[in-house]
Amino acid sequence: MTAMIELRNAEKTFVMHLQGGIRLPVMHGVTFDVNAGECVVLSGPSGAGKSSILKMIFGNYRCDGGTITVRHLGTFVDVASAEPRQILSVRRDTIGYVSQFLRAVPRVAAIDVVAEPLLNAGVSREEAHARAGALLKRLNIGERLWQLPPSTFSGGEQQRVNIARGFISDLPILLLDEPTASLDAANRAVVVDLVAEKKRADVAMVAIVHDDEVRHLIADRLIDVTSFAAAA
Ligand SMILES: Nc1ncnc2c1ncn2[C@@H]1O[C@H](COP(=O)(O)OP(=O)(O)OP(=O)(O)O)[C@@H](O)[C@H]1O
Repeated sequence: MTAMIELRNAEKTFVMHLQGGIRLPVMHGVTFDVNAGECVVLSGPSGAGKSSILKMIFGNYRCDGGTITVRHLGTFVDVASAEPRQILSVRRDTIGYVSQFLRAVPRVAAIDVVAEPLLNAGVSREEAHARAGALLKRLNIGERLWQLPPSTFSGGEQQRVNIARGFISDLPILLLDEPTASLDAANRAVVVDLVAEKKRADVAMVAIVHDDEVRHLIADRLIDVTSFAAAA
């Protein structure tokens, strides 16, 4: 395997336990690769299953069939069948996930929220804070906000703190779930630059982006997920 992520016939059916066990087949035959240094963008209409595919790769949603193999610390792990302990290890050292919303812990300063992934990876406090500050500055979060908890920030400010937290780590795989959704043009351009830098650092990315212009700028390949739709 040369790819960083290899999906083979992954499938997902939701079972609605509170509705008498109704089965909702969402997709099957999900098959594609993501190589180091490329950004694959998932496309398709609302409800087609884009977010579900990201969540399957991140191990949030269990697959009902197929394999999702990721390169993890020199070995291969099938996240479709991995134990929770292994999934946590993959998240610590291999896969980062940038969602649209920040899950801010109350009373933790923005700079610490952003620096945390580096501190967890063993980077010194001084370096982690320096890198966090530099990223916040690039994303136009003024220094006066750095020591404040982001729970009181505007939606767009919170999203930028979240982006900084997601992009700060040196993980080899990054999943981006609408990272530019509520950003203005200047900050969208910063995110486009950050994605380009990750490509140069050989990071493999899978993204969902609704903005046509951003999609065009970051996508090396588009995958239309409607081809994986399961017959209802
Ligand atoms: N946890 C869940 N339980 C039940 N059904 C779910 C769950 N998550 C997703 N689905 C269903 O799976 C389908 C695909 O949803 P998904 O969020 O992956 O689509 P999407 O392409 O990302 O849509 P959007 O562009 O609107 O975000 C939808 O019909 C949705 O209702």
